[in-house]
Amino acid sequence: MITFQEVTKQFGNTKALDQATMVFPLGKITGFLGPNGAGKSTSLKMIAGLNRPDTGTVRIDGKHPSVETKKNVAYLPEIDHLYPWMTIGEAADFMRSFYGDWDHSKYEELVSFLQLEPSMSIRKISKGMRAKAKLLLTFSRNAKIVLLDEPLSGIDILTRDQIIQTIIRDYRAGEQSIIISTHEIQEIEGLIDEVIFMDRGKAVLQGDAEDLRSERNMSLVELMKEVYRHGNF
Ligand SMILES: Nc1ncnc2c1ncn2[C@@H]1O[C@H](COP(=O)(O)OP(=O)(O)OP(=O)(O)O)[C@@H](O)[C@H]1O
Repeated sequence: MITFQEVTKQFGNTKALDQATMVFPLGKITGFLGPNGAGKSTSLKMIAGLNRPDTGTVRIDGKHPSVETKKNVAYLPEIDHLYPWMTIGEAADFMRSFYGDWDHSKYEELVSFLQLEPSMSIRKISKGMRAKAKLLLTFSRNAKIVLLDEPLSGIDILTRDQIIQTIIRDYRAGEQSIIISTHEIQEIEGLIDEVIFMDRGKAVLQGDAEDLRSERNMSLVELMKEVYRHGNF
């Protein structure tokens, strides 16, 4: 599992994480929810080994995030990180040279599933296609931990559906962990096993999605509205 124990991270006067304590179980799909600025991206970057806590600890299967743990983590950032001068095929070759878990046959299957072409220039494709290209490069690795930061943000409904199908297509429950950060839960409610609600740098509610639904007798969408409307849980 991935654990955050009283993790604080400050940027200037802003506490992006404020004594955050939470557990992401391994082998499950976790919905990582919260409004803008709640600290979701900062947390995912920590798991990916791209930033460090000021205080507190993050552990991945008991280990500090490091070059070693990075090998098992595929991270899809919220920002557009693809090099615009490359084609999709060139970006894939670039990734392939970096990651030992690159699965080229999976890449070829996903290119066609997502209706992309390796010859497409990243500069020229639409925002939705770029979102799909990011997903393609993330899921062409056989990584044990997959971090998806706002994979559906600003994407039209048909493309959202393709993205969701891609997420679940090759998911290996029990072996692979997927963490999906989002402001909205509606589209992913059906996928997620576990949920963590973030607010102002803290995990304010977490648990098994099914247990939370039955305990509170409401959908996660309704629960999310309650959490952020009243600030009580
Ligand atoms: N590198 C940085 N420099 C300065 N402030 C930062 C930096 N990274 C994050 N922050 C601030 O920390 C807070 C938490 O940001 P973070 O991106 O983790 O939130 P988030 O939940 O992912 O929000 P969003 O849904 O808008 O992406 C925000 O107030 C943000 O402005």
